[in-house]
Amino acid sequence: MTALAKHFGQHVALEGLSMTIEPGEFVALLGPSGCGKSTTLRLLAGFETPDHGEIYLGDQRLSSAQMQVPPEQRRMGMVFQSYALWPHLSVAGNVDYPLRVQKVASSERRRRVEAVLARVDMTAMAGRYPRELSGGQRQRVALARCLVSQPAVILLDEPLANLDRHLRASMEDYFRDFHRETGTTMVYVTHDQDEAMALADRVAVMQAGRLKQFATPETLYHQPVDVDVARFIGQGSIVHLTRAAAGEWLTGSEAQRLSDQGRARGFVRPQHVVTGVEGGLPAQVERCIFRGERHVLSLRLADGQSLTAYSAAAQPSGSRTGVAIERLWGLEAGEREVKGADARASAG
Ligand SMILES: Nc1ncnc2c1ncn2[C@@H]1O[C@H](COP(=O)(O)OP(=O)(O)OP(=O)(O)O)[C@@H](O)[C@H]1O
Repeated sequence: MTALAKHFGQHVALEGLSMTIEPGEFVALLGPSGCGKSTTLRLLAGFETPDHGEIYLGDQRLSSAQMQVPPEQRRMGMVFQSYALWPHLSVAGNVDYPLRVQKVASSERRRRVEAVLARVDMTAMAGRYPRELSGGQRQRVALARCLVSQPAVILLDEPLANLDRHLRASMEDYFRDFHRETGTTMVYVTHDQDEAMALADRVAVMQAGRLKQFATPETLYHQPVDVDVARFIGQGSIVHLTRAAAGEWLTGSEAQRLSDQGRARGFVRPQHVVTGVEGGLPAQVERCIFRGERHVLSLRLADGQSLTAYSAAAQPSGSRTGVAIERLWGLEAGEREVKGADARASAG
């Protein structure tokens, strides 16, 4: 895609979106509601026409402001959040439907339907109707119906959004294995960062119709381009630092930078906040939530700044603790990470 733009009246849904997806890649489009993810997918599928820009599949131009390859000729299959199955057709009938529309010979149809139902582990349920299936099973039928046309690219629009947490996790495994085994190019829309990070080779983080960063999950986590991406990918807090404290706990050029500027702000991940440090920055525990493998603490510093931390043990609300920050990520000097051996944030 190059320089894609789409407006709805005065509203800018997408602006200047350029992205190259490699064959066989699993790409997630991630961003808050309304950022333009579904519009991007609909442009790829051919359900929308761009105002500017072009879409190519390999060397073939699919779309521009002047020309459009119709959706059925794009070799792309789409899976929707709502499954969009025909209620009056059986599982096999739903999967067979696109082949009937394409007027494929019946023996060939039967062979292909059987093959894709086996592929999604639904052979035993071929005769059931959608109302007789669980959400996960319906989504597998929707995937089979998309696969039966042998698309070059599968587009998935929040396919797990209607499923409960447990089923989502098992369907995530299913999609990941499916991708590994088939090597199909997949473009997956979600607003769930955990899902995007768990599934995709690369994640495109979108905000307000623009692409903020397109990178591997590891790069997004460790080298976010700015604070918006940092906040969207994993938890964290921004703290303001002062010159008085900087000299004590930061070394080299970063300490110099803070000293020169007087104060700076940094982004801190919860796993880099240590509590119970003698002589550490005074903080009060505002909330302590048990999350199974750990407790998540909401801390309030003396000057009112808040900080999220993890703790193996419960710490009662209202209790006081000393805080040290092991690593922080500087946001105002080229957005570099600052590593302090035993860094302490100073309020004030
Ligand atoms: N047909 C349309 N007419 C007018 N505005 C539209 C239309 N389709 C989308 N929009 C607007 O364009 C923006 C982007 O919408 P889009 O559906 O792409 O967002 P999204 O990131 O997929 O959000 P969600 O996660 O809520 O589905 C939104 O502000 C939306 O209201």
